[in-house]
Amino acid sequence: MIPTLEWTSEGVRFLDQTRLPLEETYVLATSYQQVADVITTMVVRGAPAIGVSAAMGVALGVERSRAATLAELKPEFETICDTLAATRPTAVNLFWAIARMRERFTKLAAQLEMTVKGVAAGLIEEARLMYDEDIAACRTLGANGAELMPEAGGVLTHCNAGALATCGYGTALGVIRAAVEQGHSLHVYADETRPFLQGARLTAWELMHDGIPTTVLCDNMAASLMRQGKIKAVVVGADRIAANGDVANKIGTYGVAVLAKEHGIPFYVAAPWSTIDLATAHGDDIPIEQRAAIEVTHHAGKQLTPHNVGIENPAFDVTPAKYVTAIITERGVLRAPYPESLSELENAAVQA
Ligand SMILES: CSC[C@@H](O)[C@@H](O)C(=O)COP(=O)(O)O
Repeated sequence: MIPTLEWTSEGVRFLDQTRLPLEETYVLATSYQQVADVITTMVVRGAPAIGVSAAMGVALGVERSRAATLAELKPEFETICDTLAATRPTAVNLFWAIARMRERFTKLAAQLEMTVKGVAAGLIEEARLMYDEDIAACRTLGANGAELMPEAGGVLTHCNAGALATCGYGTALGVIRAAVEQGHSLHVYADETRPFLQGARLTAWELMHDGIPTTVLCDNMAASLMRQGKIKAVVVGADRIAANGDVANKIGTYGVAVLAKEHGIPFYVAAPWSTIDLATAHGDDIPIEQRAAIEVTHHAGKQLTPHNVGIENPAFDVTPAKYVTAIITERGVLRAPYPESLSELENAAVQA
């Protein structure tokens, strides 16, 4: 399995995604501030992986705390959560994970004779559980989505929604993996995904690791390939899905969705339930991260653009629900109208 992130007795270990595909190196974070830094600098990235990393960061912060009493620990716990919540704004999994750690903290702290050590042990257990649940969710949603994949032919994906973006197996790439395991003969077309190149560097690396046939294309080539009939389906991940079914994902996803509709190609979004944000009514309300201009102006340390030219670098865009053929989750496959479909599965889970 691809070791995206891991809780160890020394700290949280991350496969450094900024150095892939040419170097497989690891970063060991031994403080919550280091975990926050690893998320901000995209050593680890991808919505589900960010969420579990933050949960592990919270657990690490409490484990390493010097607080002698719960009263001393409480304000420190707030600082830890706030620091990790300030890393990246778009992926809702980050806030979902921190909220879950807060809930566990409150329950632990309310127990009679609870100690700081006891709280730390409980939070470590919670973060590790979230890690296991993430892999299980990816496997289940992968199986749910496999039957939507063509028996054979090209499938386009954008960014990296694979094992590297989760604790393992992946969401969009989980669907592709499951379909291949079931005997579908797929060829993956990976958009390079400017400016951070998650497709060219990460999706290509992890699919080749698994022996799945893969071709990288520049982002501006997708339309032409669709017109030639090479793409039978599109499957992407998501950073946040609003209650109306609008999907925030890596910048460029919206363009791919519009192209898919024009060419009559199904456009699927694969995401765990932790990516669904029922508290956000509409995609326009999703905060979009603006990243540093240097990601666009430079490549591998070399300047590409003239000095002082204006630069746009939104890291995500919103694809309106009308372009989404289906949303594949571990709870089932959702179809329009999404508000009804989402609340049906939400209510079913509450009753279960
Ligand atoms: C399963 S990951 C889904 C998304 O998080 C992914 O497609 C994406 O947009 C990642 O963005 P990134 O900026 O690399 O964190």
